[in-house]
Amino acid sequence: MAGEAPELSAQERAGKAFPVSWDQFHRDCRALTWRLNEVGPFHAVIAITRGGLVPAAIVARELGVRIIDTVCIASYDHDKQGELQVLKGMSEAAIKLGGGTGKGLLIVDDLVDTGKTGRLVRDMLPDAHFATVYAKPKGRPLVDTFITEVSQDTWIFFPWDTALSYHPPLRDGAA
Ligand SMILES: O=P(O)(O)OC[C@H]1O[C@H](OP(=O)(O)OP(=O)(O)O)[C@H](O)[C@@H]1O
Ligand SMILES: Nc1nc2[nH]cnc2c(=O)[nH]1
Ligand SMILES: [Mg+2]
Repeated sequence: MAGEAPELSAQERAGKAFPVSWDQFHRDCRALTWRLNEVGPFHAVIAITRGGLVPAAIVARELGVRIIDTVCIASYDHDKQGELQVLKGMSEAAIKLGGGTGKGLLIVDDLVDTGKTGRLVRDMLPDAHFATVYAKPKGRPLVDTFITEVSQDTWIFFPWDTALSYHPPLRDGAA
C-alpha cells in the first residue's frame, strides 16, 4: 500500500555488523575442530549448503574424514528468509552410514540464526551431531557444538560474501 514502510530485511533488522575475515574464519573452524575431536570419531561430514561447505572442508581436513555429503537448502533470498526448500537431500550412502538416524554423522553449517534450517536437518537425522561455527540465541539450543555466540541483532558477514573496499574516515574532511 502507498505510504507503508518497506519491509526490513533480516540484515537491516539485525543492526549490528560482525564481519569475519578468512583468517578469523579459519581460526574459528580449527577451534571448532578441537571440540569436535573430543566427540567423534565421525563416519562422514554432511555440509548444509552453501554456507556449510567451507567449514565442512576445514573440519573434515582436520578430523581426517574423507566422506563428505551435502544437503542443499535454500531459505534466505540474499537476506530475507522465505520458505525453506530442500533442493537436494542426503545421499543413500551417507544415510546408510548413519544407520538411518544419523548416528556417527557430523552435520556442519556456518551458523544458526532462527534455527529453522538446523531444525529441518536435525529432523532428517535426529542422532547426528550438529556443529556450527557461529550461533545466535534463538538457534543455539539446536546446536551440539559451536564456537562463538553473537547476539540475535547481529548480522554476520562471511569472507566469501565480502570484499575489501575504501572506507571514509570518521571525521568529515579528514581524507
Ligand atoms: O537458522 P536460520 O535462520 O535458518 O539461518 C541459518 C541459515 O541461513 C544461512 O543460509 P542461507 O539460507 O542464507 O543459504 P546459503 O547457505 O546458501 O547462503 C546460513 O548459512 C544457515 O544455513
Ligand atoms: N551471512 C549471513 N547469513 C545469515 N543467514 C541467517 N543469518 C545470517 C547472518 O547473520 N549472516
Ligand atoms: Mg546456509
